[in-house]
Amino acid sequence: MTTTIEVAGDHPYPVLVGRDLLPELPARLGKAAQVAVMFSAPLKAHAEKAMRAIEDSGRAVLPIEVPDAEAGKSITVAEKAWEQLGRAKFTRSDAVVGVGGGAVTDLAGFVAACWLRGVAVVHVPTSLLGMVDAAVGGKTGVNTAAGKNLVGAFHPPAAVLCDLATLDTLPARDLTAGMAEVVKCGFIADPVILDLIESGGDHIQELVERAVAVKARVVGEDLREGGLREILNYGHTLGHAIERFEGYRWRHGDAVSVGLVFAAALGVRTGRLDPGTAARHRTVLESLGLPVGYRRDAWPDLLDAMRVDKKARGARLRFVVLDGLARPSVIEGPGDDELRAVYEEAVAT
Ligand SMILES: NC(=O)c1ccc[n+]([C@@H]2O[C@H](COP(=O)([O-])OP(=O)(O)OC[C@H]3O[C@@H](n4cnc5c(N)ncnc54)[C@H](O)[C@@H]3O)[C@@H](O)[C@H]2O)c1
Ligand SMILES: O=C(O)C(=O)C[C@@H](O)[C@H](O)[C@H](O)COP(=O)(O)O
Ligand SMILES: [Zn+2]
Repeated sequence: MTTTIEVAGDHPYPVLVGRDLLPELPARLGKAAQVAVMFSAPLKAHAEKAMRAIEDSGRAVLPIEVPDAEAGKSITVAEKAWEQLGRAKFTRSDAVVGVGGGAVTDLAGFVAACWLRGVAVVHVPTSLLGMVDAAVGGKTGVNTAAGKNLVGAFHPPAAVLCDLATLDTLPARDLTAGMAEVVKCGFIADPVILDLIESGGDHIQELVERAVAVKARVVGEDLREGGLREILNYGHTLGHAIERFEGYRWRHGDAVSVGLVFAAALGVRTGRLDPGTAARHRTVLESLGLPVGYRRDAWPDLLDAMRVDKKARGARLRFVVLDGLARPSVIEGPGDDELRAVYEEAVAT
């Protein structure tokens, strides 16, 4: 059965969750006469199906193949895509479709956000992480030498099609990585997610729907991260620093998993979170096969990388922590010694 979750805001849009949703794609493309379909090599078969559906609706398709995963999330790759749009004389009524994991949809969204200062984009996320997080909410962007996602734009999609059938080809390790963002939603807003995971069994559709609902509720209220949206960044301050330290070769979800353990321990250290809920982070993440520790010697570099986190204000670092289960809040300016102590105690291996 297909479920539709509406994302509110100035430009509301639907997120469809179900199986075999490609027939829905043409109806989401408005008046586009040309549609650029962005994808990376592992998604070629899925992208070809999308392209056939678009062509069958009488539109011209411009295939844009990009490097896979984080290698595609660069300004150089975006620039090549813009050159292709230029050669095709892509106009404001045309549209972009991103078919792939979060890296491809972040890139496709960014290309669409900047071309002619904004053309429509429809996302067809094919990874769990893409479905529950990256494709929803309109954050688009690329990585630079300075850090993760530091260049980008808010550009909500016209629609998101979460076709659960695409998960059949997703490597198991990438499915696991996606679970880190699902767990994050459980801790910040919907503990039923945690109960479902702890109960075992296959709850994938309900988990996707619940995580999308959490994200939709937040971004519907605060697209541009004026406040509330920061809760979606739980675990990401350290997570992004690890990704940068690893040269973007670690999976985003794996880095977020370590970041969640760190953020939970910071909550305990600052007297906000009970140790039982912090311990539950580690147990749930470990039960899924996600990493919960990271190298001790990396700390000085990680602290340095965290200083360019988007939540920082001047020299003050800010972290999302929990005051309790599903009670997120933000703390400002914990000292370097305190942060180091939390890292040593909870994360360092
Ligand atoms: N914009 C946002 O709000 C937001 C939210 C969360 C994450 N992100 C970003 O998303 C990215 C991570 O996304 P991800 O975990 O999907 O990683 P990814 O896009 O790198 O995909 C992981 C791997 O899985 C492959 N893959 C994806 N779907 C597949 C399928 N159905 N069959 C076979 N292979 C498939 C990809 O080709 C890739 O090799 C990061 O760059 C992160 O910063 C953005
Ligand atoms: O949508 C958001 O807002 C999030 O923070 C979701 C995160 O899972 C996601 O990784 C996002 O890309 C991080 O945003 P950033 O602004 O810290 O780059
Ligand atoms: Zn994330």
